[in-house]
Amino acid sequence: MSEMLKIENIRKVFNPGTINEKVALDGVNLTLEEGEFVTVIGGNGAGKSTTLNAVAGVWPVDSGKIYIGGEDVTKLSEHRRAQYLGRVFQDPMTGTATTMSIEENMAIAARRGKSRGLRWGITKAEREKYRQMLSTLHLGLEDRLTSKVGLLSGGQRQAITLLMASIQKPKLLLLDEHTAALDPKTAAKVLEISDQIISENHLTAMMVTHNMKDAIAHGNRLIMMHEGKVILNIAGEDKKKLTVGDLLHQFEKVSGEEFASDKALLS
Ligand SMILES: Nc1ncnc2c1ncn2[C@@H]1O[C@H](COP(=O)(O)OP(=O)(O)OP(=O)(O)O)[C@@H](O)[C@H]1O
Repeated sequence: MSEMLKIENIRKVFNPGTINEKVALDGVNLTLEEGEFVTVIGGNGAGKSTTLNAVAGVWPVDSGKIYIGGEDVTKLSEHRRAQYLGRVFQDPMTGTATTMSIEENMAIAARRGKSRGLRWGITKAEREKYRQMLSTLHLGLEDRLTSKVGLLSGGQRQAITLLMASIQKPKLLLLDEHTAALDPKTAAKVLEISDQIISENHLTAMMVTHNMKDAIAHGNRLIMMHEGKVILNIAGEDKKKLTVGDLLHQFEKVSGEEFASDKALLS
C-alpha cells in the first residue's frame, strides 16, 4: 500500500488582519493509504469543506503541505490538480451540463484533459461503455443515453455525476455532502452507488457528511473536525464498533458543547 493523500499541518486563515478574520484550518493532519475511504464529520464551520477545498487547491494554504500520490501539490493550481481529482458537490445542478445529453456529459468527463474533444462525436464503442456503466446504477438510465440531463431527478443527476467524477479513475474522489440535498431514500441509493464506484475502481475517497449514521456505515476511516482541527481519527475494527452515541460523546467531550446539527441526530 502507498500513501495516496497526505495533509501535513495545513493552516488557512480567511480575511487575516480584519474584523472578519477566521482561522478555518488550524494545523490539519491526515494520511490516507491508497483505497482508503474516509468520512468527515463535525459541526457547522468545523473546517470540513475548507479541508476539501485545500486539497483541491481552490486557494493556496497559508502553511503546511499537501501530497497526492506522493507528489507535493501544495503549490499546484486548482486547474493542474484537477487531473488527480474527482469532485461531487451538494447541489445536483452543478455536476452536469443540463442542456446536454447523458452520453455527451459522460464523453466530456471521459475526455477531460485529453486532446480529443466532443466535436469528434461519440463512437459506438464509447456509447456501449457508457451504457454498461449506467446499467450498474440500476436506475434505468442505460436506455436514456440521449435524454437531456436537465430532465433527470436530483438523485439520477448525482449518480451520473459520480460516474463522471470517477470515469478517469482519479487518485482521489472528494464528496462534499453530495447526498444532503436528496430525500432520504434517494440519498441512501446514491450512497450505495458511491460505495460501489469507490470499491470497484479501488478509489481513495473523502466524504463530508452531516449524518453520523452514514459516516459510521460508510468508508473504513472516520475523522471528526472541530474548530479547524482533526479531533478524532478512527479506522478499521474500531470504526466498525462506533455508535452515534460514541460520536456525540466524543464531540461533547472535546468541545464542551452539544453537537450543533439537528440533522445528524434526526436522520
Ligand atoms: N472563502 C471563505 N471566505 C471566508 N471564510 C470562509 C471561506 N470558506 C470558509 N470560511 C469559513 O471557514 C470556516 C470553516 O468553514 P467550512 O465551510 O469548512 O465548515 P464546514 O465544516 O464545512 O461547515 P458546514 O457543515 O457548515 O458546511 C467557517 O467559519 C466559514 O465561514
